[in-house]
Amino acid sequence: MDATAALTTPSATGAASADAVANPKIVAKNVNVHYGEKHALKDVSVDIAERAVTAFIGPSGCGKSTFLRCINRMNDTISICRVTGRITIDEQDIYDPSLDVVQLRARVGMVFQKPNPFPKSIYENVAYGPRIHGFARSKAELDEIVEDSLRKASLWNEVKDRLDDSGTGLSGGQQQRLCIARAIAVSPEIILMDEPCSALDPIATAKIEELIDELRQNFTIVIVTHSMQQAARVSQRTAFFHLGVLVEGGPTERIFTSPNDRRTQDYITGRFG
Ligand SMILES: Nc1ncnc2c1ncn2[C@@H]1O[C@H](COP(=O)(O)OP(=O)(O)OP(=O)(O)O)[C@@H](O)[C@H]1O
Repeated sequence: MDATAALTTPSATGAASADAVANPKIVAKNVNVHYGEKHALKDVSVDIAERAVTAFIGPSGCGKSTFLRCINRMNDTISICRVTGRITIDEQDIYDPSLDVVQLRARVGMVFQKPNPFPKSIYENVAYGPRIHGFARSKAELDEIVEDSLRKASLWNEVKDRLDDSGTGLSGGQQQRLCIARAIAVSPEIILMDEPCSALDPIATAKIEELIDELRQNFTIVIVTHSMQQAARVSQRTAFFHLGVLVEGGPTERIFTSPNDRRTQDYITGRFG
């Protein structure tokens, strides 16, 4: 798959319409989200490429996190939230009433702004998901999943001698990598990251960015970020949101060097946001 293929093109209405992407992992069509009376996301259509990093950027309150949460149905947990439209993963409608949401959330992992390890040991943080999903038939298999997940999250070498220590005793950056290991442990296909570095210092941020770059070999990653520099560093594709509308999306390099829409231009040049 060409990870830099165009994501969206602007239409006459000012909202964007999705360009087809060869073998997209996620396809959203005319997604609208209301929180009570508030129309937070307006007719968002987009294809998200497999095994690439897609960044969602835009000013505060434009709907980036709302759209991210649509992809694993986290918005279901907000009683006043209503989602319409269609989102498919591998052509399967994830809002189909027969779909098992627990299974969906195993396929679509999530990493949040603030590292949120369980108040349990490092080992247990990673072992919990595979255990409840019945992924391991023995302690040895579970040990293997834990080690493999910690290695993929670039944390193994730092914690292998203290797996029984509490996860909450790690540094912020290590905690965030532990949360990434926890997400990886249930073999997701997609990892959603909602501003995963906003609570971290520049060194811990650089480590997570490096990790994201490695993870894209095996996972489809969608990241919400306030940092345009971060979007430029880690993503192959970028989507720009403004006032609930997906204004424009495409290869990251093009979005940052020659955006099609004036609003994108104004945002990336710092005129608002
Ligand atoms: N649980 C909620 N209840 C009511 N309104 C909400 C809720 N979550 C988000 N909103 C509203 O929906 C709109 C989009 O919010 P969202 O958090 O998706 O934006 P965002 O682009 O991720 O913002 P930020 O960059 O500040 O995190 C905002 O107007 C926000 O106030």
